[in-house]
Amino acid sequence: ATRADDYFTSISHVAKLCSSRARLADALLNYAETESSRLERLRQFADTLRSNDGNVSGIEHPVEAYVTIRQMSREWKALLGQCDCTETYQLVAKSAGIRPPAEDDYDGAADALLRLQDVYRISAAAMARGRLEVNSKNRSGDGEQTDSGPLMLTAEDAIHLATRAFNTSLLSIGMDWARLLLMSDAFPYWTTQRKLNRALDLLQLAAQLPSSQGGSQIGAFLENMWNKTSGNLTGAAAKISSQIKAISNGEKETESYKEICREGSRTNNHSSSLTCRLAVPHPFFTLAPVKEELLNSDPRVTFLYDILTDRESDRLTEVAEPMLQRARVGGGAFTKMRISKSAFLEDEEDWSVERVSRRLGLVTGLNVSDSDPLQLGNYGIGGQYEPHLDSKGVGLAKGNSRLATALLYLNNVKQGGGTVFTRLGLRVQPVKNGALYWHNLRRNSSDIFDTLHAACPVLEGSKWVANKWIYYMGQMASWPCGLSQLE
Ligand SMILES: O=C(O)CCC(=O)C(=O)O
Ligand SMILES: [Fe+2]
Repeated sequence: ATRADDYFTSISHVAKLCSSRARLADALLNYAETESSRLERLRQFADTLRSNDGNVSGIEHPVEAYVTIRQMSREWKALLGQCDCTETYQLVAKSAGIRPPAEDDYDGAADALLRLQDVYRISAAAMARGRLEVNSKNRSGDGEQTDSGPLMLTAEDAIHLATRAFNTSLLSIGMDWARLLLMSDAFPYWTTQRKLNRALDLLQLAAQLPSSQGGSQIGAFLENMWNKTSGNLTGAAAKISSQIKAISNGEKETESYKEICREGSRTNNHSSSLTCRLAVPHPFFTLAPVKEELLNSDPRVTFLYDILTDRESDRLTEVAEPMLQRARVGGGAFTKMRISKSAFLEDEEDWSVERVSRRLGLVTGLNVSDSDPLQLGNYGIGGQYEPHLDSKGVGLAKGNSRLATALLYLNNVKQGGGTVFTRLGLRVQPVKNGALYWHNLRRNSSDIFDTLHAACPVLEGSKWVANKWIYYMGQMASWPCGLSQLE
């Protein structure tokens, strides 16, 4: 082989090689230096991670959950980027079997906060302070919920939330975040000019929304807003407030489910016959009758207290936890309609599952061997399940139509997360060890559309449920066909 730059055909070049040793050494030392400062950064980063480990005390608060995800994705990405450590970090994390949160986790957490604002009418000023009071009054932009107190979120968060809001057509909520940026008591570490510039960027983003979603309204508003307020923050914030008011007056609430999540009542109290009773559906319950509360008489919806013991409900969540997978709707896609993880548990999986199935058989008087396995569910940040009929469940073979639903609550939820029946105006807050029970089908197997129901977004806390769906087929003995269309 021949090469032009060989050393051995000229002594002069060998000599050059000899005298380049020191330079080579310098280059190597230089590299080692850089590498060890990179490793030092990684080490520091590891210390940060360690000192924050296991700090899950506040995680049931959605704003804390958002901040944690932001820290573990955005901020650390920036930190690691400074030392060119990102690739190493990803590799090491992967070999340790951990997936660090990514940009889509960060966006998902923002969407959760926005959903909570939308459903429970929480202003940006309140949310940024971690205040989660449900507001049943009309959403308005004059910031009457503004309260003093420390902010849990940063100016960058406000921008992220506004941007996500505009991306998901939540115009007035996005405007509210843009306005918060301009408030004098928020983010004092930003200069007036910076605040104005960023707010302007955000409003320009909003102006790009289709006019059906109010984009053109923002465009016209922007035309004359900035020269009129000429850099005055308070003036600009006030202008945005009145604009939010104009927009939100025109926004119709399309889903009545949001309203019922805020204001629905536990019983349908226009019927005076609704009562509580101690029921003995089976001799098994003679000594400990079932405490049954009738919430609605047609269709019949009952609440059964203490249908489980703490030991059983805690055990069920423990067994299900490692099996949870993101829930789907329609057998395929993930959707915002259903934000939870779930797992089907067969009776053989654990004593607790078997026991609960058997007890539900006794309580309902139905044949539980013809049913779906127990479905455990845990909701995410702002986790919800939009209105649906259980009888129209996914992939149900004809014979497996779901006659009855027993929805078991495995824990108490701090705020939000009620189950609502949108056509009945009912809202039921989870009570640990209690269950909701209703039939989805008439005796002739037709759907009872009034059983349309939903899980409201969890505002604070974690929510664990278990569903037992008992099939229509297999109940010939205990629930025979009727002659009436209505029965
Ligand atoms: O979690 C809830 O409150 C309702 C759940 C539900 O309707 C379902 O999983 O089908
Ligand atoms: Fe359901």
